[in-house]
This record gives sequence, C-alpha cells and structure tokens, in this order.
Amino acid sequence: MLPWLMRLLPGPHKRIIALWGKLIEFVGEKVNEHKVDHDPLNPRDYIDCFLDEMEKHKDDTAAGFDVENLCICTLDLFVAGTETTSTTLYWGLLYMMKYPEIQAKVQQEIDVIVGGSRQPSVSDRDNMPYTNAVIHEIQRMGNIIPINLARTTSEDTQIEKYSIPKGTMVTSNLTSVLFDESEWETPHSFNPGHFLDAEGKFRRRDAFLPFSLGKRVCLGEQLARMELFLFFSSLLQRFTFSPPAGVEPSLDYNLGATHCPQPYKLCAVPH
Ligand code: HEM
Repeated sequence: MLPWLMRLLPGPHKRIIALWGKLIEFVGEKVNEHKVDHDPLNPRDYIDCFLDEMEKHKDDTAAGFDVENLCICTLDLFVAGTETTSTTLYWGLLYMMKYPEIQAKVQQEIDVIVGGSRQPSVSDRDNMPYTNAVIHEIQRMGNIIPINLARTTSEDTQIEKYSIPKGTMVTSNLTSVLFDESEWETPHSFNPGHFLDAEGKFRRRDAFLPFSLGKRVCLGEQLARMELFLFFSSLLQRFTFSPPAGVEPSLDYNLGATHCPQPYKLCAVPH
C-alpha cells in the first residue's frame, strides 16, 4: 500500500523493506547460478522455465519476463506457500486438542483406512470423508487470510450500483463468506458436519473459499490441499495431541500477515 510513501517514512517497516531486499538479492544469486549451466532442453525447475520464457520474449519488454520479475515471483512462491500451510496446521492441532472426541474420530478413520504400517497418501483422501471434512472445517474456522490480498482494478468496473475506477485498490472479505450465516448451519462453531451429508459422505460447499476464487485464486491451492491432508493425517496417525495438564486450549489469535493462533503448548503422546 502506497509503496513510495512507505519508503520515505521512518519506522520499523524499514527493516522489513531492507530484509525483503536481501531476500531478492539471494534469489538473484540463485538465478545467476542457474544461468551458468541452464540447458533449455532440460529445465530443472521454475527458474529454468522462466529463463526460457525470457529468451522467447526478449524483444517484448511488455511481456513481463525479466530478471526482476523472476526474483519476485520466485520469492512469492516461498512467501505464499509456507506460512499459510503451517498456520493452518497450527489451527488444526489446536482444534484437535480442544475437541478430543473429533480427534478420536479422525484417528479411528485413519486406523481403518490407512492402518499403522504405511504413511497416508493422497489417494486415501477420497476414502476418508471425515478427516477431509475436519480439514475443511479447520480451514473455514482458521480463516487465515481474513480480508484476502489487496488487488488493483485493471479497468473501470461496475458491480451492481458501485462504480470502481481503474487503478483502485480492492480487497474482498473472505471472513464474510466463511462465516456467512445464510450459508452455514452453525457458522461460529467448529462443526465438521458442515462438510458431510446425511450418509457421512464428503460434501462440497460453495461458500468454502479460503483460497479465494476467480482469475487470481490461490495458485497453490492443490498443493496446499495435498500438504494439509498428508501432514495432518500423518501427525494424527502417530500422535494424540492434548493440552498440558490443567490448561484449557485458547482460540486467541494474532493478526499479522495471517490470522494465527497465539503460541501454545501441546503434549504429543504416541498413538
Ligand atoms: C492453506 C494454504 C493456503 C491458503 C489458505 C492460501 C490462500 C490464498 C489466497 C486467499 C490468495 C489470494 C487470492 C486472491 O487474491 O483472490 C492466495 C494467492 C496466492 N497463493 Fe495461496 N494459499 C495457500 C497456500 C499456498 C501455497 C502452498 C502456494 C504455493 C506454493 C501458494 C501460492 C499462492 C500464490 C503464488 C498466490 C498469488 C496468486 C496470484 O497473484 O495470482 N499458496 N493464496
């Protein structure tokens, strides 16, 4: 927001800007290393593929394939893909401590479908509707990006009676959808039943939008969903999580880059 103003104003954000610069520099070094042995016939990763695109579009400066963009996009993947998934797992373990009966039902499903002799795999997910529903409910209640990311309108836009001029910063309120009282049976309670039909089969819900939607929907949605399933089910396969004796798990949160539970202690007892 107002990047030119932020650069001029003194304050703690200066440190963030400086550290961000260092990270960009680090990625720049990696890009240079890639250039040394880059083989267009054998791209090894995202940086190699981007370098190929740069070569293809070298006469089209408007295409956006330049080193600066490559560094920022590479860093975006790390920034967008780490704290989001870990914060969701923090909420997940917290809710499992708070609702031990739900945790026990997830473990029961894991025991039946996966057993103890192998790790869960993504192909198990379709056979584990309860676990899947619990993960969806963790994401709904966790609501880790409550007002989504800031975007800018690329053209004059009319939404019902509202005219939004080109170049306006807009954010969409994901909280209003994830807790919509006309969509969810018990919007403010942790209830995996939101994602289960009468027969206990998994059911999708249109108002489940933690990854947003549309053209700028989360690029990593499929990866994140895989990670959440694998980490969550593997952890519960091996451990039962409970609060330390005499502690009532608290849903208090910090609101920073994400909506995150306050640091908490848990006991992990082998299952
Ligand atoms: C639980 C995990 C995650 C959640 C809840 C989440 C949520 C979101 C949301 C709400 C947006 C903004 C969409 C919009 O502006 O309308 C977004 C964007 C994005 N996410 Fe995720 N995300 C998660 C994990 C990941 C992962 C694992 C990656 C990749 C490694 C990733 C990469 C991105 C990128 C690159 C964007 C920007 C897309 C663009 O600007 O077009 N995310 N994410």
